[in-house]
Amino acid sequence: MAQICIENVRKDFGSFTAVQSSSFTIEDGEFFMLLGPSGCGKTTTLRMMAGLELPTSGEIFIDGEEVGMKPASQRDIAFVFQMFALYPHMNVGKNISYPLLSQGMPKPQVKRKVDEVAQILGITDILKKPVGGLSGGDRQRVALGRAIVRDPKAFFMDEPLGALDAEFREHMSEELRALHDRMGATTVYVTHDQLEAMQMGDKIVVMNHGVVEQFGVPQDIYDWPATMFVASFIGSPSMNFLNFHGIVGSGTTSVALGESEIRVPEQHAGGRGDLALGVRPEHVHLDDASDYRAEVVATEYLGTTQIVTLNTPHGDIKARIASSDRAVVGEKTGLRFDERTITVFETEKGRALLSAGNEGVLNHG
Ligand SMILES: Nc1ncnc2c1ncn2[C@@H]1O[C@H](COP(=O)(O)OP(=O)(O)OP(=O)(O)O)[C@@H](O)[C@H]1O
Repeated sequence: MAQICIENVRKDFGSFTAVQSSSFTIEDGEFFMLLGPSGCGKTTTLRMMAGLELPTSGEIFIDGEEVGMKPASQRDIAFVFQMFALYPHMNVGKNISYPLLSQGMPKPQVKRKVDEVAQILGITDILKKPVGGLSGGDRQRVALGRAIVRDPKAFFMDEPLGALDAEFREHMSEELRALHDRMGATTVYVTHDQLEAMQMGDKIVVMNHGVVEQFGVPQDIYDWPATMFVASFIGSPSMNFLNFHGIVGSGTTSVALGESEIRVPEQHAGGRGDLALGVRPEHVHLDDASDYRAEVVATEYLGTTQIVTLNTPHGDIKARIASSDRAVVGEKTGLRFDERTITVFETEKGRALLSAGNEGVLNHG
């Protein structure tokens, strides 16, 4: 088990900066997600933690020891790659035992370890099988077995489920999470899939263009995004932005959108210029008592809920409402927003203004 601490870590490839001054801490035993779009620097960050890439500057601590310049072999971690590379000429048991045998562990001890790991993963009955004919899930289990068998301090996984189809992916992600909960080993997991990150992670780091945009527990990130990028990247449909030009004073509890006053959490930092009210689709309600008017332009039936696209004077937004609620394309309606859940953003910087709602979350890091 291990605590991993990243301090001001940067990685340049020639003149290109892949990771800029990243800082965050992964606590002992956490399932930690590195999340972001393709090319944002998450794999590079993971590879630096693992010792497969040296940071250009900054420090990496594993259990308090600075390891930034140490090679992977001296960091006591296990890396599970995207396309689980197994030794094709060895059977399942040999694939799992290989790391121990190559360390010189005596054979009876190796057998005990392999049996134990096979039992944890539910693959005892395939230990003698060649890896060639295995299903994707079993290959994944064997790859995990090979990582687990060494009892490393931490597991690093780079999109381990990326090659699996959607249904199977969900099954494996549940299995991985359950395995983590049984073993309690620190796990760092790279994904571009926000849903996967929200479902599996104890904590998430959201990266974009080599920059850590936010890190924290999934619900804090979902409810109180630090930036418009995070607000858009997390959640489906993503957070709505009602764009307006104006002034938001410190201490204010409402914002003028045209003729309407929209209540917001008490603002603790003023802002002016191009601003946006960020509101999640499930916090938008069709309510004729409201004087903030919109037109229904589309509805999408999703079973218990429906997604309603609304044209407002401040841009198109989406509401998630019950399927049984009335929404008719072409009709006008009033809109009400859950005031306690709104974030005001400065559009140019793309950053959230501090408020009574988000201050606790955004001030911690
Ligand atoms: N060895 C390298 N030399 C030059 N550029 C690199 C190298 N490795 C990564 N990069 C660049 O650094 C940026 C970040 O890459 P990285 O693989 O960390 O992104 P990522 O977020 O993991 O994306 P993906 O999911 O597509 O792998 C990319 O623009 C990539 O092209």
